[in-house]
Amino acid sequence: MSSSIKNITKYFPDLSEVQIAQFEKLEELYKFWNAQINVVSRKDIDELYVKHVLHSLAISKVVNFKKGTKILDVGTGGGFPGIPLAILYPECDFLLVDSIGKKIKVVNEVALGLGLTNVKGKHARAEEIKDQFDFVVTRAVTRINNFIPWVKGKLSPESFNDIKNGILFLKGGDLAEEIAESGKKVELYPIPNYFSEDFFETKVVVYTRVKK
Ligand SMILES: C[S@@+](CC[C@H](N)C(=O)[O-])C[C@H]1O[C@@H](n2cnc3c(N)ncnc32)[C@H](O)[C@@H]1O
Repeated sequence: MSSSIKNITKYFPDLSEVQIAQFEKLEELYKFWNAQINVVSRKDIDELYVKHVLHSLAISKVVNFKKGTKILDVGTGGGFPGIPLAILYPECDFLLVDSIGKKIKVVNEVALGLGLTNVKGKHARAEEIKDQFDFVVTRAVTRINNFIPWVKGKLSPESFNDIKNGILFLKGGDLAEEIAESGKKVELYPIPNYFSEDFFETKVVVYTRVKK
């Protein structure tokens, strides 16, 4: 499978020149930083646009964040899904947290290298964050059941987007047991409905609301 900026522009034809330049520069920045601090597996770095960027952007097919939306990315690692979403939504504010400080160094260097002013990387555990957000996004961090207590109380009760404020998980595999264990009402958005790449065969965006 080829992984290039074309995978992004194919599915997001309305990007501005600035956004296209930022998505193009991502590869150079991640190759540079990944050689020093491993945030993307060596195998995956050549497939950055499909496996990491396009995958992260699947969230935008579930909710098209309106101007001023505040988003928390928990366990962002080197910045996924937060950095690709921050490029797509320059008028939204993103806080990207990870419990490993050197990963946050990569996040902040990549954001600086791209000239993104709507992203802040913070070395913290999710549980320590005190602010409120409209949405929490997360990929490959922990089971739904473990995750929800970390962000309880961090979702603002007032919604102004097309869906109510909540958590968007990027997940793969068979989720039946994990969803049953969480006891939550969830909605599933299969990523192959949006992008035809083979890689997304089993991936979904899981959306759930968390009451106070
Ligand atoms: C497998 S990595 C995924 C990174 C990124 N989301 C991605 O998909 O490339 C999981 C990350 O979650 C972070 N993490 C785990 N528990 C956390 C917590 N309670 N608060 C913040 N970060 C956490 C880890 O440090 C690690 O960087």
